[in-house]
Amino acid sequence: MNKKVDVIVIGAGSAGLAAVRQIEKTTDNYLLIDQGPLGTTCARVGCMPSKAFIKVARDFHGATRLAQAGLTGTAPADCDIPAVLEHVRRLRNRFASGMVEVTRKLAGDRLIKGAARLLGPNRVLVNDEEITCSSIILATGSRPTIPEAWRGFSDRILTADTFFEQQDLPRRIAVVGLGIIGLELGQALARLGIEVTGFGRNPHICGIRDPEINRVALETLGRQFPLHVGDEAEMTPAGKTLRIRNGFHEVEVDAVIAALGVTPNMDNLGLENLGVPLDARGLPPYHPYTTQIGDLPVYVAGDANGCLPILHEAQDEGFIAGRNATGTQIQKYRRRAGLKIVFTDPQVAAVGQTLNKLEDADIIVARADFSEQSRAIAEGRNAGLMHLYVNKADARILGGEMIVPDAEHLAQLLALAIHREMTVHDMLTMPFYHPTVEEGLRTALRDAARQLHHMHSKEELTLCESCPELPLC
Ligand SMILES: Cc1cc2nc3c(=O)[nH]c(=O)nc-3n(C[C@H](O)[C@H](O)[C@H](O)COP(=O)(O)OP(=O)(O)OC[C@H]3O[C@@H](n4cnc5c(N)ncnc54)[C@H](O)[C@@H]3O)c2cc1C
Ligand SMILES: NC(=O)c1ccc[n+]([C@@H]2O[C@H](COP(=O)([O-])OP(=O)(O)OC[C@H]3O[C@@H](n4cnc5c(N)ncnc54)[C@H](O)[C@@H]3O)[C@@H](O)[C@H]2O)c1
Repeated sequence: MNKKVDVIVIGAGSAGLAAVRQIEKTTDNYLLIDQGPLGTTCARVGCMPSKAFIKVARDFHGATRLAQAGLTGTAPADCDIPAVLEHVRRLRNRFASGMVEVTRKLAGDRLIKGAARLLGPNRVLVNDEEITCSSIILATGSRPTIPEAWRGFSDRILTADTFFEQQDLPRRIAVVGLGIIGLELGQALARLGIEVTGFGRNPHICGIRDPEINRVALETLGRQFPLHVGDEAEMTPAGKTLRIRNGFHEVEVDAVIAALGVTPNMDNLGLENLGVPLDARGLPPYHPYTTQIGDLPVYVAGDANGCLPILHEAQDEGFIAGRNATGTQIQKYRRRAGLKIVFTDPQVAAVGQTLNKLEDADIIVARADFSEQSRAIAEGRNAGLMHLYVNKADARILGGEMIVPDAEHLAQLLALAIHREMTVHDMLTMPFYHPTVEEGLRTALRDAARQLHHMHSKEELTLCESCPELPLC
C-alpha cells in the first residue's frame, strides 16, 4: 500500500518554503522533498553572497579614491582576494545555515532528503518509494546555463554555483553574458583589481529594455571594465588559458565566468508523465495567476517555471501554489508591479511596465540626468539617467527604467506609486527633502508635468480651503 499525503512540495528553496507556509494553514499531511544541499539558492550561492562580495568591492574602490577628497595620509587598502572570499563565505554560511534551520523547523519530519521524480499528476517517486498525493508543487529552481561546447573546459569555467567556493581568483577573467550576474560580479571583480573583460551577445546589458538607458549603462559601466556586446563569444583553449573572441575583440584569460542565464531544473523530473505538451524548452504550460499546469492538480513556482527568476516572484508563486494546492477551488492572484534591481554602481532598475511593452503614442517619456544631480555631485557619484513612462491620457505613472545612484530606493518608491496607481501630480504633492537623491526623481516628475502641462495642469502645492488650524512651528 503506497503512502498517501495531501500535498507534495518538490524543492525546499524560497518558492517551496513559501508554499509550505501556506499549506500548513490547512493541513499537516504534506511532504517537502529536497535533494540537497538545503539552504536555498538565494542564501547559498545567489542574492546574499553576491551582495556581500559587491559590498567589499565597493569599499575597496572607495578606499582607493580617498586621496581625491584630500584624505592623503591614508594608505590605500591592499586587496587580499583569498581573505575577501573567506569573509564572503563566512557571511554566506550564516545566511545559509539560518535557512537550513528555518527549513528543518518548518517541515520537521515531513522533510525528505532525495531526488523526486513524477510518475503521474498524483504520484511521486523518491528514494525508491512511491507516494500518492492529491496535489504536487514543483519548486525545483534553476541552474546556471552552460553551453554543451564548453563542458570540455569546465575546470576553467566558473558559475554562480562554484564562484563563492573559490579559495583564490586568477589575474585575468572573462565574463561571458552581460545580464545581471555578469555585470554585478564583473564590476565587483574589476574593482578588486582583477583584469576583467565582458562579452555579451545581446546589445542590451543588464536586461535593460530602453535604448537610451542602455546607451548610458554601456558608457557608465563600460568605464570600469571593457564590455564587448552584440556578437556571440567564441571560446578556444590555449594551453592552460582560454581565448575568448567576439567580432574583432579577443582576449586571453585564466578563467571564464559563465553568466548566460539559467535553465529550470525541470528535466529529469518525469514531466512526460503528466500528459501535457511541453514547449521548446521542455517546460509545461502554466497559468501565472494560479501557477497551475493545465488543469492538473500540479503547480509550478519559482525559477522552475522559467519566467521571472527573481526572489520575491519565487516567494509569491510559492504562496499562490500553496493556497491553490490546498484550497477548495483554484483562485487567480493579482501579481505585483514589475520590479528589478541590479546591484551595480550606479545601480540599474526597472519598475512597472517596460518601454518595449508600451505604445509610443500613449505615453510621454520624462527624464532626469543624474550627472547634474546635486547630492550625487556632493558625494562624487553623479552619473546616469532616469526615464519615467507616463500615460498621456491621465498622467498615471506606468513604469520607469534607470541607471542612477541609489536606484534600489528610487525604484521601490516608484513601485509604491505604480501599485497605488498614482499620477505624476500625486507624487509631486509629496515632500522631497533637500539634498537627497530622491530630488532626482522629482526632476523626472517635473519634466513629465511640463510635457503634460497642456493636458493636465495642476500645482504641486494645492489650495487649502478648510485647513485645520495647525501651527507649523
Ligand atoms: C548569483 C545570483 C544572485 C542573485 N541575486 C538576486 C537578487 O539580488 N535579488 C533577487 O531577487 N534574486 C536574485 N537571484 C535569483 C534568486 O536567487 C532566485 O530567483 C531564487 O533563489 C529562486 O528560488 P527557487 O525557490 O525557485 O529555487 P531554489 O532556491 O534553487 O530551490 C530549488 C530547490 O529544489 C531542489 N531540487 C531541484 N530538483 C529537485 C528534485 N528533482 N528533487 C528534489 N529537490 C530538487 C534543490 O535542491 C533546491 O533546494 C540571484 C541568483 C543568483 C544565482
Ligand atoms: N539583482 C538581482 O535581482 C539578480 C542578481 C543576479 C541574478 N539574478 C537572477 O539570476 C538570473 C541569472 O542571471 P544571469 O545574469 O545569468 O542571466 P540574465 O538572463 O540576466 O543574463 C544572461 C545574459 O547572457 C547573454 N547570453 C546568453 N548566451 C550567450 C552567449 N552564448 N554569449 C554571450 N552572451 C550570451 C544573454 O543575452 C543575457 O544578456 C537572472 O535572470 C536574474 O533574474 C538576479
